[in-house]
Amino acid sequence: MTALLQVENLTIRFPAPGRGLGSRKELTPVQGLSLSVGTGEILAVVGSSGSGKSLLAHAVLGILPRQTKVTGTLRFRGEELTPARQAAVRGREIALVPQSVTFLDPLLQAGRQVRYGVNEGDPAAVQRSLFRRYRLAEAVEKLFPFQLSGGMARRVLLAAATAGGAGLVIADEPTPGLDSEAVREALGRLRELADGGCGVMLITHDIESALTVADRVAVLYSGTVVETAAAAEFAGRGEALRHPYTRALWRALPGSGFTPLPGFQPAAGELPPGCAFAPRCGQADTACGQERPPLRELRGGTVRCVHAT
Ligand SMILES: Nc1ncnc2c1ncn2[C@@H]1O[C@H](COP(=O)(O)OP(=O)(O)OP(=O)(O)O)[C@@H](O)[C@H]1O
Ligand code: NI
Repeated sequence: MTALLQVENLTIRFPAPGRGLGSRKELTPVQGLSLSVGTGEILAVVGSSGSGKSLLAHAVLGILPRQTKVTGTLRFRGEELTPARQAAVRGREIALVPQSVTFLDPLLQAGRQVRYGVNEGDPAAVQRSLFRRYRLAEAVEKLFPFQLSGGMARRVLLAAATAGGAGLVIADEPTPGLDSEAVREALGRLRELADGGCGVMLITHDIESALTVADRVAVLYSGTVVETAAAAEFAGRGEALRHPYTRALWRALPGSGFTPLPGFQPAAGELPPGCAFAPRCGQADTACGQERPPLRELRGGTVRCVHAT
């Protein structure tokens, strides 16, 4: 079966700014990133700040800054996502729920932001039904973004993104600022979209909430996927998980041990030569410090670690 979205070997580089201005080098914050999203599935993309989650989303949508160098292959419904194709599907077949509420047009009332996205049916009727679904009072229609609470603004963003009937929804941190009831509701809405045949890429820091709705999880570390696993494999002490980092993430959660992982993810310009996780890994040996492990398939998932079995 062809995946709805296929990302193969995605690499994103930012050229060094200017010439002769200090010693800043080219940065490669995403390297060799591969994953896929199927029809009707929620793929959670997790990883700490700076691991490349938003860059991945922006690469799929084709909204990276102009000077960015992107290599690798992106396919949507089996067809390569060229810049022209991206422009054609963006906001229609592929929708973004942006990370920041500043993506709302400050000069446009909430109702109109949502109506703009409607491709089929009566825009006002679709907008009202989306407002009801997201428990936004009718009066919110007339409010401008600066008049919305953070939680309301996020619900307006979700409504606007899903108004067009997209086949793939990319939600970049859709839940911060929401209370737990609203988080459940927002994630439940993504689940409904997936159950209706939509593919969803749910980018988040909140693994615990993501696991309540996701089918699979892709774990990013320093700009690449180190593991993809079924959500159900996040259980017990993480015995079914493949990568030491995924296991450490899982064990750091309050419900599964609360064991913190010491150290930091290396920054994009300071990656060690071998496995990026090796400096923090209990299983690392000299080979891990020399060569970057390839991403390989293992037990129905993927892993980037030579020790995984
Ligand atoms: N335009 C840019 N120029 C140079 N570096 C950039 C640019 N945009 C992003 N980066 C760097 O790329 C890395 C990954 O950024 P990205 O926004 O994808 O992280 P993230 O995983 O989404 O983090 P967060 O969880 O904080 O949103 C970061 O180190 C960031 O500083
Ligand atoms: Ni981000």
